Amino acid sequence: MVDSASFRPLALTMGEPAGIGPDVTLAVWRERSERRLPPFYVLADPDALRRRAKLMGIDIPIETMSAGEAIDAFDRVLPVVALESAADAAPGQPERSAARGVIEAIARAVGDVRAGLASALVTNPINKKALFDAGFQHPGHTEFLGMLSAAWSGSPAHPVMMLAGPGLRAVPATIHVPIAAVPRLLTEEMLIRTGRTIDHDMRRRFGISNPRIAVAGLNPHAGEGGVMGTEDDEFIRPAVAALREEGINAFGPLAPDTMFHAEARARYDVALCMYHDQALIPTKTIAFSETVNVTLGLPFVRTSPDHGTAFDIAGTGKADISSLAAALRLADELARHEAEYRQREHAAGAVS
Ligand SMILES: NC(=O)c1ccc[n+]([C@@H]2O[C@H](COP(=O)([O-])OP(=O)(O)OC[C@H]3O[C@@H](n4cnc5c(N)ncnc54)[C@H](O)[C@@H]3O)[C@@H](O)[C@H]2O)c1
Ligand SMILES: N[C@H](C(=O)O)[C@H](O)COP(=O)(O)O
Repeated sequence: MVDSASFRPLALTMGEPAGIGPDVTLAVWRERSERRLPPFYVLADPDALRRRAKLMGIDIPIETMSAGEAIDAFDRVLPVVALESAADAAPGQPERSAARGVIEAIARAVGDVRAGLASALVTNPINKKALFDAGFQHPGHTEFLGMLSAAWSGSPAHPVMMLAGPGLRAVPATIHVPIAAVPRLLTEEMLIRTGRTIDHDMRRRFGISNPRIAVAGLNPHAGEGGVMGTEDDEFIRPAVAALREEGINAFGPLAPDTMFHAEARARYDVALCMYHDQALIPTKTIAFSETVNVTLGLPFVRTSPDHGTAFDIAGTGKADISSLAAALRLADELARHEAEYRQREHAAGAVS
């Protein structure tokens, strides 16, 4: 079978230039062979990357080119597709002037995937506060990508964040919102929609034929029959029942404190959690250096390392590149599954 994903590179955004995005990008290219990385190009300010390499004392050949030239150049040089806006900053010191370039990189990378120039999108971390201060209206990539993909497909998107690491995949149903808003934002309908998206993407992109989805409760002991909170019985349990009626292998609500130990994790493929930290504390605790942030529910594949901008170590060479390496490998794998799925769909359509 012809795999169209093999002939295209991944589009990697540089992220916040004051953070460790530039550091891990340079270092991961240097280790491309040892880590068996798929070809990628970086959407970045090439001068900013050169300055960071010099500061870190590493000699990396950086060449500016078009996305179409990247795949042949990748073995020889780090291919950079230059941004129109400058996006530079000293390590640990975010500049408002860089925000335009940071946002341009994400939007252009999505455009490249849409145009068939890249097989998938991999993002380096952004600093939410720095972008907010410059007028950016989205709490993170996930929500911004949902907006961009709605413009792409013409229908509203429901992007779903998933942290995927060895030993645990977990989805926060609510994402970047204050904890006080969580009970109000959780509804039976949104949990059903989230469960459907998980089931769909696990089958189509992860190749898991009957994904087991463990649904967490919101309250201690999942409410313990209503004596510790009523949300678990009011809308989480009915959402699980509705998903099961559709043939989706969801179960719960489970007591959140006992669903992440090793034996419990062996009983499911994905944990559907109720809020950001319920999902991200266990994933990042179990495997901070290898966990990948994946966005489900988009018409394209997007991954990211699980760490943030790490201003405290930017420019020092101390940043661990394992999570970015894992994000590049996973994006390539998911894009191949997606391409194969589309080919099968196309072939079935041609036969029927
Ligand atoms: N994908 C993203 O865009 C993304 C993800 C997470 C956080 N963030 C943003 O990053 C900023 C900082 O967030 P934070 O401080 O909570 O988390 P962080 O991951 O940036 O840092 C937490 C701690 O882990 C260390 N660390 C992080 N990555 C490391 C690496 N690769 N190697 C070694 N040590 C590493 C840091 O030095 C720091 O001590 C925030 O603005 C947040 O919004 C962005
Ligand atoms: N919530 C994520 C985390 O803490 O790892 C992170 O902020 C990234 O979110 P986006 O992928 O939406 O930028």
